[in-house]
Amino acid sequence: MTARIGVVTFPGSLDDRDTQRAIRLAGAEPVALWHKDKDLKQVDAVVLCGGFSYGDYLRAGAIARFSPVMDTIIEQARAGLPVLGICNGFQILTEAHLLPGAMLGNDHLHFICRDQKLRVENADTAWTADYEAGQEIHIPLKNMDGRYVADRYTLDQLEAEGRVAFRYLDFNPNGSLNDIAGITNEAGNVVGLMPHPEHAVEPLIGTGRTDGLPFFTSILKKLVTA
Ligand SMILES: NC(=O)CC[C@H](N)C(=O)O
Repeated sequence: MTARIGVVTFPGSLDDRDTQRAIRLAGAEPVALWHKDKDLKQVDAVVLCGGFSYGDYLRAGAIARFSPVMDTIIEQARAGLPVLGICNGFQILTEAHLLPGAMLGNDHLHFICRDQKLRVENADTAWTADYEAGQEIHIPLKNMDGRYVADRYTLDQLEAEGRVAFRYLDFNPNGSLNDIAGITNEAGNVVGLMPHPEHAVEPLIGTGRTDGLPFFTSILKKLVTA
């Protein structure tokens, strides 16, 4: 049976279509979920995609975190449902306390849009198993509120437990502590990152790199072998 991966659309989401396309390219079936849905339509995994949910009012992700769909996602993620948060999705995951820390405005106070070099630090999560630990990849980055912060205790814990999943290489684009670009929860089913893997899945688009595709093939393999 084809694995079903939900993609949530909030008012202000931008990258739901691209994310659905990446899921389809990897060989899974994308399932559209609406922010008012309480029911997740029996999906096997969920992606919270990029954008400006609820206009980024108050703080990016702070309102989306209280939407009906998130009530169910929070409950199921705690029970093991694989969830990937990309950019605004990462912001929502920290606001929902599914991942620790917070996303603040970029230190230079500007929107940034660039191809970003990253190092894969943890290739043991549900979403990163098709990478090699230490692999260097390029993925587009585009955001205003990308500065990852956490208290010293949390940072030390993330580092000690190998839960920094991705780190910015060569250039820290936003002032994120420890050059953190993405993290995972303890169980490895919830992953969030600022750069956009769904924009790097086709050789004919952008820089021609497909460095983002392993996110979607990783989860597919995990689901079909589960
Ligand atoms: N591409 C994104 O998801 C970025 C939007 C995001 N809300 C921001 O920080 O600007």
